[in-house]
Amino acid sequence: MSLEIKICGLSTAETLEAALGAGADMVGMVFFAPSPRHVDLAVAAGLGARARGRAQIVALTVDADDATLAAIVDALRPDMLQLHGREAPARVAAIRARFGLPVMKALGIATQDDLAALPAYEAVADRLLLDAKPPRGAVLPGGNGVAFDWNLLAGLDLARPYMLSGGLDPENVAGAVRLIHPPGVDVSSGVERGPGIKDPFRIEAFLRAARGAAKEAGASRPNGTEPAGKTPMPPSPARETSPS
Ligand SMILES: O=C(O)c1ccccc1NCC(=O)[C@H](O)[C@H](O)COP(=O)(O)O
Repeated sequence: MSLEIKICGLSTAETLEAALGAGADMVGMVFFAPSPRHVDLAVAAGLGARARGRAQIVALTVDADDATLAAIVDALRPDMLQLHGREAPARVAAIRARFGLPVMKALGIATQDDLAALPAYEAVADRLLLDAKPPRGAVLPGGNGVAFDWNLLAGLDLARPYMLSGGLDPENVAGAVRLIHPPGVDVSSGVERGPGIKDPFRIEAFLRAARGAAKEAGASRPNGTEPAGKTPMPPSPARETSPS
């Protein structure tokens, strides 16, 4: 089975190279000042130049306004925007149209009821990132290293690809891949040795474990069958206006 792997919250050249060298499909940079993973525009531009063409570059924002998004897009030139706040479906659609970039919407999952929000977001986002909800009182809406019950996603049939996220690490990712065959997995704190400090060895171990499990799952899957979420993505729209 094919599996897309995203390493999120990269903020140094060394750890970015570890992710790229170990074959990450997507590398994420966080633009959220309260986060220990936050990168400023100058750092982001340097990391983006290093990553371009080697993996998809994802800019993660939280309820950002258009001016903030425009500055990030100009500096980083991302391949995708990850919206990790409380953006409503209409706002997701507006951002996608305005910036002409694919959008991945993060949604917090704790119970079966949370899956009810998925159709409205599937209609406007290119991808979904299904993450744990932040613990009560958490400062960050994501990157908290907590997992949700993956069984909630078993048999999930979405029109868009999704990434499983929340509390994954090199030790548990293979189990998650074997259990629900997600189209993608995403990790941040599980490959760190301290808040915001990525560990190159854990990044490599995560990619190895995830790829190994995906290979095994592919071998046990009947020919021609694919996990949920493999419907081709719609083309990204051309920019509506030139963002300023
Ligand atoms: O990682 C952050 O600091 C962050 C800050 C604000 C919003 C979202 C954030 N991270 C989102 C991610 O995509 C994480 O990779 C995802 O939540 C999983 O995190 P973890 O449980 O630490 O692997």
